[in-house]
Amino acid sequence: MIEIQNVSLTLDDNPILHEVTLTLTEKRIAIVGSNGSGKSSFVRLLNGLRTPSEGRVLVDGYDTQTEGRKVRRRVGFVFQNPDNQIVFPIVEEDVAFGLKNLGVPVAEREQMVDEVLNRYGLLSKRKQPSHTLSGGQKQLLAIAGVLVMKPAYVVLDEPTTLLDLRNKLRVSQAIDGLDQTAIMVTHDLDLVENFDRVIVFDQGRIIADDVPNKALRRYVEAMLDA
Ligand SMILES: Nc1ncnc2c1ncn2[C@@H]1O[C@H](COP(=O)(O)OP(=O)(O)OP(=O)(O)O)[C@@H](O)[C@H]1O
Repeated sequence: MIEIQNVSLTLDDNPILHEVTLTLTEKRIAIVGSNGSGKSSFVRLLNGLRTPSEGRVLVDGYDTQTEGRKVRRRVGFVFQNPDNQIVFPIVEEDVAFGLKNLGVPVAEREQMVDEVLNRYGLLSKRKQPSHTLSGGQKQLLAIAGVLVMKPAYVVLDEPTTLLDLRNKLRVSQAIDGLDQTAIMVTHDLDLVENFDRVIVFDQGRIIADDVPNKALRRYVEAMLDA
């Protein structure tokens, strides 16, 4: 369970989030809202990439501010821009890195890397320099690198922005198939129709928090009023 308790966030004197309180327990949670409404800032709070200016964020009881390491082991984060995530020159090295750090033995590591690259259609790119992948392939590699670590929660910040329809469906199916809780920021509203919960942000506040059709209707209304 992730608990966001009365959280406000101010960056460079700009108020970004205002007294947000939420308990996240569902398996599929979408975060939607207009550009600049605070979605990325919000999800960065969930694994301690940012810490609140006021209030607390607890992941399975661990405070992101004081127990960052434990929190980051539990919460995998897929960045909007895969170039921020892919750090190793060769595709397979990038996926293997986290597993190596966890002390996974070589043979098992190789098998896990194979499996996850295969799942994302990247097996033929295994030995290829990461920077030579297409934008969409990089996005898939970034997702693969996080999922291979099997975190308890996966936060994805607009994971499908660069993807063609086939790969969008691939990512959507991968998210559907996850055992873990997935929290996804997206502008792709058709991806969230079968989610358990949709939270709508507007100007740093939550304006709807409901099942998809109701929350999305409220989102459209708010945008028409704006
Ligand atoms: N480091 C920072 N310093 C000051 N303001 C910031 C900083 N980072 C983000 N902001 C501001 O916070 C607001 C929310 O940004 P955020 O990236 O969370 O929005 P978003 O909802 O994810 O937008 P988008 O849909 O465009 O990705 C924006 O007005 C942005 O300019």
